[in-house]
Amino acid sequence: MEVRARAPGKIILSGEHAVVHGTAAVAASIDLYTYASLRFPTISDGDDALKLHLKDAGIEFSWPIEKIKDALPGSSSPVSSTPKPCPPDSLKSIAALAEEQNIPEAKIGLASGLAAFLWLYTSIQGYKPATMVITSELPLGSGLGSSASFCVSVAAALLSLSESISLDIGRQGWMSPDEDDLDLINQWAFQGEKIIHGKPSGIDNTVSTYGNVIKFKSGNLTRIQSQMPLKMLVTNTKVGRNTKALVAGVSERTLRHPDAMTSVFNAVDSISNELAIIIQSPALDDLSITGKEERIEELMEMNQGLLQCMGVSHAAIETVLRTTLKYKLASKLTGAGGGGCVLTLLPTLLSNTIADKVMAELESCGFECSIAGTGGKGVEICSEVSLDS
Ligand SMILES: Nc1ncnc2c1ncn2[C@@H]1O[C@H](COP(=O)(O)OP(=O)(O)OP(=O)(O)O)[C@@H](O)[C@H]1O
Ligand SMILES: C[C@@](O)(CCO)CC(=O)[O-]
Ligand SMILES: [Mg+2]
Repeated sequence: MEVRARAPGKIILSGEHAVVHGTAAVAASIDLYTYASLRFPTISDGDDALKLHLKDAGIEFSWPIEKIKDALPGSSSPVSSTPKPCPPDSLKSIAALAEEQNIPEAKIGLASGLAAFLWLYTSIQGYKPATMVITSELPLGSGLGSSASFCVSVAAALLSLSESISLDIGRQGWMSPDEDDLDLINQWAFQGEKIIHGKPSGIDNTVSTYGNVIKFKSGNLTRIQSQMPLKMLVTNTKVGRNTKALVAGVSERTLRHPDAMTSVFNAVDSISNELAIIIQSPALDDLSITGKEERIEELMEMNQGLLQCMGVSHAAIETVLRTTLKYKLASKLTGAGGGGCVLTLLPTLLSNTIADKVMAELESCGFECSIAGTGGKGVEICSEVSLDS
């Protein structure tokens, strides 16, 4: 028997970084997914290893189960039903298990993903041999929530083949887990995100788990019923960066300038609250949609200015802002910044000719443009009964 899970990436419409410090943020899922498939070997396979195959990177990692038992003697079987953080000692052992896989230098960023996988696997499945295969449509480390969708899809696949979630094996196709199962997946994914990010707010794993458009503040989720199309151009500057380091940088700036940064965070809180109200308020005609879009554009520009105050913009992001402004379009970075992706609102009445022109100009700078489908479903699970199971 094999189970597959898929979890979406996300865009943050307002409030990244400030949300780590307790203010409100608004995010939407996007129609790009990470897929995780899990399979236990049959006795005839005679396999006694845990394998993780990262298909896009073209790398397969393998750990003998005995080695995992030695390194993490605390992981019991039957396993924990309550999500728990990885203690520092276990994290050291896990980091050593990841390091000995000799990850190529150019892909060393994967080490934290491997560590999150090992913690989730041993916590949820204990010491069973298995193979997990991962594929992702998301660019890694670009602000579209690749780490969260990785953790959510891995947690969902692992929980589906545990006692914790009862999977409807007879059903065909993708299924949305029920609310309690979503809560459990989300809590485990958050533990994985902590290993990758250091101090995540939880917004990325939450929007990846529940989908749609959400407002998130201090760990609490409010679902938003969007009453307007949000057509967002996503420009990937292709400048690599790492969310953990950027989040730590903002925290250090906050320690140096606590009063100023508190004012910045409060301003972001107001922006996110106003944005959530605009998105939810009914739009009766084109005129009122245009009015709402103009207010959203202004809020996006204000949020971008505050992200610059936090020190998370980048020369490539500024190039995108300048380019889109030439066409009177508003943009802001999305996710952790420092490179990665930038959002530009494409208003409903914008002509296709202008949209094509701005994309062509951005691509001539070496950036990659795409239009995101926003606010779709969250994590889904699909079971397949194979003949040899
Ligand atoms: N498909 C994947 N396979 C293995 N590891 C992954 C995968 N996707 C993400 N990761 C892990 O997450 C890291 C990237 O996470 P990071 O939080 O820095 O960026 P992001 O999640 O894409 O952006 P943001 O957090 O700003 O939305 C990778 O370096 C890797 O360790
Ligand atoms: C930068 C940040 O606010 C969003 C990353 O997508 C970090 C977090 O909230 O965990
Ligand atoms: Mg991330």
